[in-house]
Amino acid sequence: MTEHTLILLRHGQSDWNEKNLFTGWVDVRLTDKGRQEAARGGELLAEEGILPDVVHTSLLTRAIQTANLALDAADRAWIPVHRSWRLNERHYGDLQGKDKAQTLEEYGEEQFMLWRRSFDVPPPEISADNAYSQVGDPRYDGIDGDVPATECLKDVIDRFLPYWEGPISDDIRAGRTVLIAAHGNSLRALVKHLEGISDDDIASLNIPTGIPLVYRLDADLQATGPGQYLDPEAAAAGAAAVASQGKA
Ligand SMILES: O=C(O)[C@@H](CO)OP(=O)(O)O
Repeated sequence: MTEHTLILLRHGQSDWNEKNLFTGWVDVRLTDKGRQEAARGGELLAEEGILPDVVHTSLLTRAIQTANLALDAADRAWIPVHRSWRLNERHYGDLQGKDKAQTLEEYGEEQFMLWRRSFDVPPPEISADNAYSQVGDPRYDGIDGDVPATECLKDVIDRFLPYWEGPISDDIRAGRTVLIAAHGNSLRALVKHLEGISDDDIASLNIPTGIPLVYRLDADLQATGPGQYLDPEAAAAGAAAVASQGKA
């Protein structure tokens, strides 16, 4: 009944993950640990014989670096690549660049978790003259509409799904194994869609860095079961670490 294989990969640890800062669309790079995680992700794919034929990434360097390192480790650096802003991390609005622990202390746990994990409560908007705004960044010249000033998960689903239903689904239907290299919250948006997770339950789903998450899809591109991490133990530890960010 399985017709297709889909691989999701969150980028490895970034500089701002390490520093515990809200990141969103700010274009930070991988740490040494993040580069190792990305390469290990590619080794896991090679070990399992799950080899992508095409890769789709966001426009953010940390996802691009992760895809390159993982594909190199799997000896697939040569496959075609497509990039879209629609796979970007959720825009974190005025929280971009702010310390997670300080934000938790300042606003309290309820507000902090609403901003981090609620389905439809966006953080306050970032102003265009904020150093961490993306207004004027040439990579977004071609995007449909304005560069966001903030996004909630629902907004991410709304901009991600057209790309899922378009270019990615086209590749899958053409018989290609697709690798999507993206971000914690943009992948939460896709997992919510693939697994039919409710608006409430998605709050407790966290995606670890650098561990491939594999879906088997039927002919209608419906998941035949929950996604499987290629290293489940490391994935559980990684997801727990993401969940507790700011609280350490
Ligand atoms: O800062 C961010 O952009 C994201 C992912 O790193 O953080 P969070 O897990 O808090 O949504």
